Amino acid sequence: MSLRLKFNLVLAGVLLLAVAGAGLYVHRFLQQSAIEEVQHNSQIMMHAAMAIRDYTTELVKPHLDVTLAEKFLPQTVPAYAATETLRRLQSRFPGYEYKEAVLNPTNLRDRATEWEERVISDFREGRAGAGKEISGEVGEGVHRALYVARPITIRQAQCMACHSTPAVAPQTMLKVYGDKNGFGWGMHETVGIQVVKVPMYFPLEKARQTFNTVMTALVGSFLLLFVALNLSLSSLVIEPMARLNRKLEDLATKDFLTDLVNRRRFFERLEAEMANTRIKKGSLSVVMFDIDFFKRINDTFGHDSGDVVLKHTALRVRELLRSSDCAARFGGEEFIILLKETPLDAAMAMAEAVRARIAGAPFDAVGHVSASFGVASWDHQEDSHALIKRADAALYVAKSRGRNCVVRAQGPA
Ligand SMILES: Nc1nc2c(ncn2[C@@H]2O[C@H](COP(=O)(O)OP(=O)(O)OP(=O)(O)O)[C@@H](O)[C@H]2O)c(=O)[nH]1
Repeated sequence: MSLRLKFNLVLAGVLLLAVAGAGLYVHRFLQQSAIEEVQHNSQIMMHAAMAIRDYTTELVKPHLDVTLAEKFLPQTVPAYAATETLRRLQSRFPGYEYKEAVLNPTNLRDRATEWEERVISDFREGRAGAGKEISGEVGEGVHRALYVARPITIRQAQCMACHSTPAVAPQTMLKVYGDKNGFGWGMHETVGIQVVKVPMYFPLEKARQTFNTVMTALVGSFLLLFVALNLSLSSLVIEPMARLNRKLEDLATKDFLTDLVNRRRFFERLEAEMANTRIKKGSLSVVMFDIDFFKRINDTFGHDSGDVVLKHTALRVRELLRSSDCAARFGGEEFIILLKETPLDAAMAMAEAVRARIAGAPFDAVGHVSASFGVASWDHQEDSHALIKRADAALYVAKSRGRNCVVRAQGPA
């Protein structure tokens, strides 16, 4: 697995975890904030209703009670005042509701719905807990709302004037509402609930949109970070490492004077090509050569001039090679050439061409130089060392025959 792939896998894992963690936190936070906002609004509405009720009971009702014998004014009833006032609020804030839902109301518009009846029963039968109010969710989709319900329990004896029996109720009230509904209430009885409903859909929708915006920005930032880190990785780590690797590879495989491959890399190439040649049942040859009287060149013209001869010899060899061939400096003033898919005769011709190229033109500062050659073709049985040994032996023969010539190696023993 490449370094970049490993880095990207770790980075992607970390960023995904970060997005998931941040997403979870932001989602919870926004949902919680939206619900707290709704709860806060519901409490404001409930307290507004209580304030209107108290105001009506304490400051309005006593003034109008004196007219009760002549005319019943529903505005003096706290429940009526609170319901009517908050209904005006509702026209400006759709979805916000306030109702005083009663099992047996005087005004039939206050009759409890099925759901409200269940909540009232919960209070009457003690299932709503010991608290003064309960809250929860009701409805779905755009109608999803938070409700807060408080029990309406008869605590003041004056309530009984209108709700015990028609006989004791004000006549003027009976004229308005009749004598069928709103009677038979008992002291300390829970007869209904005050219920506030505040829409949840819009605050939650707003939270969802905020969540989407935050997450888009977060994912976008992480993508930018991902790209920036990848670019930095290339320029700060991968490319310098690749350069270093190439340098190390060169140090391990190249001869720096001639720019040819070294002995170690030559053997690697030779072993690989032998394996290929065996599969293809083809041919492969090596040409080994050594510069003649090189010591004399060094001694006469200096070591640096000797180096120049080595370099220029390598250049002349290169000019004659195919890209698939491989020339190496085998050591000192000794060179070797690997010729793929080349039988012995063709290798002999190649060696002759190289010999002629070296001997054919004088070298700078030192004049004419020659080399002696040994050529061997692989027999598919011997190993690389045996093949080279045969080429070396042929080279030795070339030296003994007077140098500047090419000798064909003996077949393997
Ligand atoms: N300038 C230079 N000389 C080198 C280098 N490596 C080896 N030599 C020299 O090459 C010479 C090889 O000498 P010999 O082995 O006696 O061979 P020769 O003089 O070429 O004689 P024959 O091979 O018999 O023709 C020695 O003087 C080494 O010091 C090198 O990298 N640069």
